[in-house]
Amino acid sequence: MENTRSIGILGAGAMGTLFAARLANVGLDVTLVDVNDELLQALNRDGARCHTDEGLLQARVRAARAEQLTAGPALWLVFTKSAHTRAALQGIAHLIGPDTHFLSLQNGIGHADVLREMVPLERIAVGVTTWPARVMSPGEVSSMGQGGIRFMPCDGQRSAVFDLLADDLNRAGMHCSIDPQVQEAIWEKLAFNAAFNGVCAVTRQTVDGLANPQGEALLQRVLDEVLSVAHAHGVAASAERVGAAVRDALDHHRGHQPSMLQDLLAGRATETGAIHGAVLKVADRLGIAVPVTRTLHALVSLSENAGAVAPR
Ligand SMILES: NC(=O)C1=CN([C@@H]2O[C@H](COP(=O)(O)OP(=O)(O)OC[C@H]3O[C@@H](n4cnc5c(N)ncnc54)[C@H](OP(=O)(O)O)[C@@H]3O)[C@@H](O)[C@H]2O)C=CC1
Ligand SMILES: CC(C)(CO)C(=O)C(=O)O
Repeated sequence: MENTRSIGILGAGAMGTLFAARLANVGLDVTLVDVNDELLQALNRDGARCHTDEGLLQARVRAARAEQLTAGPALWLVFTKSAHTRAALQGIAHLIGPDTHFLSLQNGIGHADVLREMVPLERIAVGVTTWPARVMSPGEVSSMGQGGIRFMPCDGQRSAVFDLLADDLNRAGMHCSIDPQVQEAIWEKLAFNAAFNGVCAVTRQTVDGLANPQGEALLQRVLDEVLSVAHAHGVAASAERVGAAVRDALDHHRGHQPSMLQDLLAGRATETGAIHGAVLKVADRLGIAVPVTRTLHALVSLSENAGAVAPR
């Protein structure tokens, strides 16, 4: 009965393809929207392909440019990079009706503000995911290991639409919970990304390249700043949990270039606006000094400008 449920995915890169493969594999009717024609062709021809610890998941999906669609699902997952969210939403404006809902699991904060330009708060949910994904070829991703998803509707109220989505994600084996404390998880991931992504992007180091006293001291300065902003903002983000995640990354993410470094090297817009920039906005409003985060934001933005990166 549930296998005719439909879902849209905005952005068919690493995460979009992972979620498409897993959700289509349990019977959902998945539509992906992207701007890359080679990718769209591959998805329509071969389906969404995702290499997992259990083997290859491959499932039929529909993929199109926004302007090719005349009708769309009533529920969308947002998986563009944050600099592209507004343009992507404007692209599907003609598909958004009075019942259209959105979930953003993007890194950083501030996504609900962008979504609110298109739909009211009660139809928006935000959260985090620890599922990893990496593009291998168009429409083919690798997602090894396990992950989880935590999200909460932005108005703080449970709703049938988002409850059913959580059920679908759990049927797809993605370990999803609806979590009233999700802001803690969001700010903990924000601190982690502000530190690793910023320092690695500026220094051109992989994650394990920071496993030395200088690198770890710099990471700690950023973590302390972001956590102090979170606490002043009323979010009880845990220094212990972030510290453990950082230690694990330093010890195990050998050779990994955080996405911000990958984006810079490829001449793409980074997510420094939704990560460092968003921390600065809250810090400035609350009068908290965050000099290292501010400097990282300036340095990453200057590097982006050097590569003439423009948001689309
Ligand atoms: N990858 C990971 O392991 C994780 C990523 N995240 C977060 O998830 C989000 C998505 O990340 P990821 O999947 O890695 O990113 P990708 O860059 O792999 O995918 C984003 C896709 O969106 C496309 N896109 C750009 N502009 C538009 C538009 N206007 N309309 C529709 N599609 C568009 C991009 O095309 P093009 O490439 O041509 O620009 C690309 O195919 C980010 O916020 C990231 O931080 C969270 C957890 C883990
Ligand atoms: C992989 C990780 C966790 C950074 O180490 C990340 O979030 C990113 O690359 O953006």
